[in-house]
Amino acid sequence: MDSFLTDMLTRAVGSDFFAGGLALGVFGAAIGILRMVYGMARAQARRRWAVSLTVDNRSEAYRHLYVWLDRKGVLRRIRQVQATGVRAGRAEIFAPAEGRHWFLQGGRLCSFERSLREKTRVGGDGGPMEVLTVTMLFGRSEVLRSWVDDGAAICAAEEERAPILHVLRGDWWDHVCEMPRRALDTILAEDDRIERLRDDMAWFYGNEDWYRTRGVPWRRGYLLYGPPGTGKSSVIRALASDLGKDLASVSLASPGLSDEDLRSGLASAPKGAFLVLEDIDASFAGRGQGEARSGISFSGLLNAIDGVAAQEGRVLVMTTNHPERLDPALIRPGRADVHLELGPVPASVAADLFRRFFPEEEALARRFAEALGPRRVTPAALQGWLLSQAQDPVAASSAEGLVAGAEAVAAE
Ligand SMILES: Nc1ncnc2c1ncn2[C@@H]1O[C@H](COP(=O)(O)OP(=O)(O)OP(=O)(O)O)[C@@H](O)[C@H]1O
Repeated sequence: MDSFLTDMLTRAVGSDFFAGGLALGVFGAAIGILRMVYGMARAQARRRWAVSLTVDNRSEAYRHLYVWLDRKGVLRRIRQVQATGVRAGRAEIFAPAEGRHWFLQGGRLCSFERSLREKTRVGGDGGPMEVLTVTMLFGRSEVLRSWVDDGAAICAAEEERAPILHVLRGDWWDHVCEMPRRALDTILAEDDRIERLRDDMAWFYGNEDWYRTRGVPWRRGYLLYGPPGTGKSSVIRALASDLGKDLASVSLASPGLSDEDLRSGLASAPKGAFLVLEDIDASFAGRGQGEARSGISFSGLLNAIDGVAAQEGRVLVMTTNHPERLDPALIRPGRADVHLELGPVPASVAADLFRRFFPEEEALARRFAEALGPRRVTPAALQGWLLSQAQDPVAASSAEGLVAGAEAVAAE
């Protein structure tokens, strides 16, 4: 019997089939061990060299961390996103996709990981629990905690404050009033241009270091243009409300305003406020004419704007109904880095405002859109029409007065 077994074993070891199986087994075991060692080394490295902070959407810290990531522009740079909703029937709302996303902050490699726990339902709407973990390599945990604190400070500042309007009177700033807050999603536009503008500003405010390390002055200029009643002033107020900023407004047509007043006024504008120059074409429709129409000179205006560089973190917003009349020097990058057009809106967008006026009347909203057909309307004319018919949704849906008005324009 013994010799039989010995004989079998000797034959088996000698066979190619057995030897191949054995080699495969050894190889598999080696891979298994390597994977285990790698996992342990990774866990050890993470414990040793990485700090992390985990929050979930049952706590306020979650929102604060999200706001911080948003203001630092981290969310904007993410390429993997998932749609989480639809806003006013058109622009979708996106959130970072589940999983890990990498970013650099303060020269350190960081990541945040978003995961959904479908089985754990939280909040009034019973949505899934969301867990957010931020990790920093070679960092300190206090830094991560300070992100939450900074996010909390941003939320507190933005939620409580209504924008204060300051107006330049000669050479001093008059604190005129608190302006009612206006939500960004009350601004009608045919795409997500308003959200993009807001993201651009939020990124600017949150990235002083980015400018400093590149030796670029930390300031940004915006030109909003479009026909009257398309929301230029409204956008400014909504952005100020959203970002917790005040408004410092200058009327270039003010009688008696001198170049020197303007220069010192802009340089001493309330810190952190948007510097607003409205209807800039009314005073300056080109170098030559500008000198004649206003108390200030065109070169005085350019000097005053450039002098604003002294005030770091300055946002300048200019508006005009006639961009084509402006001297290119006034709106070149550095003075107006972002040009944004606001215009009459198509029927589909107009119907969104109809829905806000008459939330229960979906069929009438569709009828209203049909009545407008291919026409575009300025939001101001649209708002005026709906206000005039606020008690009568059926009459409002005919759009008769609106279509007859001079403000409705045919589609191109
Ligand atoms: N895009 C818009 N979305 C929502 N409401 C708007 C929009 N545009 C204008 N409105 C409404 O129309 C009115 C006038 O708007 P606003 O003053 O912002 O327009 P404007 O473009 O600055 O006009 P102007 O060039 O005449 O100063 C406001 O009551 C505002 O609520």
